[in-house]
Amino acid sequence: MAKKVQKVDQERIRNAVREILLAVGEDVDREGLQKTPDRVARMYAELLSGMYEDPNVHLRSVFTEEYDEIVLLRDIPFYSVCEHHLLPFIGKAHVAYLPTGKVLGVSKLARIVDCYAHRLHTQERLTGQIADVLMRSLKPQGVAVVLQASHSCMTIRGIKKPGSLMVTSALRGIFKKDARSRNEVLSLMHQGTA
Ligand SMILES: Nc1nc2c(ncn2[C@@H]2O[C@H](COP(=O)(O)OP(=O)(O)OP(=O)(O)O)[C@@H](O)[C@H]2O)c(=O)[nH]1
Ligand SMILES: [Zn+2]
Repeated sequence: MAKKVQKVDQERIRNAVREILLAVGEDVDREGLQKTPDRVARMYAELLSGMYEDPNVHLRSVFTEEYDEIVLLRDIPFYSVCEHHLLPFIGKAHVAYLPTGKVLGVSKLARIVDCYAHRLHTQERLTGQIADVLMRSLKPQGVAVVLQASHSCMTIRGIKKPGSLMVTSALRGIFKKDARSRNEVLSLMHQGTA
């Protein structure tokens, strides 16, 4: 059976945005706002595009490689959308694994980050999802994922703490069990960062 194609319902978002504009006392017909509901609908379709993307598509570029040391892609810029406030959290991801005879095309690590990040999220869940999909598909000796991000819901509103960074890690396999491997991967991740 063909997989049901789903996508963001832009018509619904347009209607909701019109309601928000009316609720804040705006004139929805003034020139600057006429296209705003449509812009916001397209924006959400873009920010949440990962909801309708299959991460497995990015896990097919696997090569046999007799390399059994850490592979790390560091400083991958990402944004996601906080599910509590619908505001972005923006930062960097560091993704590492210890292969067992198979390596993944390195760009795919960044594609996996984007695929999961472009959804409604908490940073903890996002971190874990990236680690788990790599463990499941590549079956490496271990995976380590660290995300550091600034949450707009904490910088421009609420507690208002610009400059604060949330740091989360997900360690799997050898990086969870073995302190030496863990220290090695974490120190590679932090090299060059302030
Ligand atoms: N753990 C975690 N918390 C998050 C994340 N994104 C946003 N939050 C927090 O979610 C919480 C929601 O708390 P609530 O008390 O329900 O909402 P609120 O009244 O808007 O809270 P304030 O942000 O403190 O004003 C806040 O503490 C946010 O900082 C995330 O990725 N992980
Ligand atoms: Zn938030």
